[in-house]
Amino acid sequence: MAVAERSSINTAQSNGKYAVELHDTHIYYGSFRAVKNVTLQIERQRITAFIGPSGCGKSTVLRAINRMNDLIPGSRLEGRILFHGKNIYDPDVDPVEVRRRVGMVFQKPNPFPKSIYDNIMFGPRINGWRGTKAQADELVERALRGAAIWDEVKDKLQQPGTALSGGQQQRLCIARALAVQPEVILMDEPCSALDPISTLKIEELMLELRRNYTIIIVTHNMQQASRVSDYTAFFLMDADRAGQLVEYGSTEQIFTSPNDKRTEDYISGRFG
Ligand SMILES: Nc1ncnc2c1ncn2[C@@H]1O[C@H](COP(=O)(O)OP(=O)(O)OP(=O)(O)O)[C@@H](O)[C@H]1O
Repeated sequence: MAVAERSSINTAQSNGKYAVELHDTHIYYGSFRAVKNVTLQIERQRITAFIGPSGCGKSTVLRAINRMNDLIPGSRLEGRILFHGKNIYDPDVDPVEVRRRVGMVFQKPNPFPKSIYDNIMFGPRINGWRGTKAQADELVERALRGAAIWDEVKDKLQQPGTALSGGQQQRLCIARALAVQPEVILMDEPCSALDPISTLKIEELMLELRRNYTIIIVTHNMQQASRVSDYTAFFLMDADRAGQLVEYGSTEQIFTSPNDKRTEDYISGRFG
């Protein structure tokens, strides 16, 4: 993207192995502590799944990683979330830049009421993109190819994104996220509104995207977590209703030999 960015996040300072690190993170909505004491290192170019019963804070933690919680009045974070070694909650960090570099895909596909083409160009344009029509065409094609939807839409780029099927809309939203060249993609239950075939397509796409991006996915679907993720973080609500991280490890270890009895009970469907 032809945008010169003055950034307080110095890419040169990255800790090679990890894309994002949470340290002693507590997240509040007003006086309610929704998440407590989360320390977690997310490996680069891997898929990490957040699992756990409803209300245990998975989405809250996910949204904290690109400062989306800032948009919720009364929300507040203690602790540090490092991206390239920089705490993204430091006062000199621009949350808009964080959200560009750490993109997000939501539960319900939410294309803008615009053409497919303009859905893709929306992010680059608000980030100050300047280029020729040919360069824009190229950017749109690259993003749509990256989200494995180019062949299905290449002849109808001027049609509304909302006219696509649910699964196609979700891939369009992934393409829209890719258009601003993020490093990390957060996915909050991206398949929960989709049929099994569309779900499989998104899962295949995630495995493709892993080559170039770090993906963090919240999912209620245990099979999905075990199919696509490299690492799994299991969250659970404590007696004070704050969500906490119970166990984190390779997906294989979490699913076959969890260290904590509560993880085992959840994985085997004994609660939640
Ligand atoms: N905008 C908000 N304002 C106030 N409280 C909130 C808000 N969003 C979430 N919470 C509360 O924070 C806690 C964690 O919610 P969160 O949505 O992060 O959990 P979750 O594990 O993602 O749940 P689910 O699996 O049902 O989506 C819950 O008690 C919830 O009620």
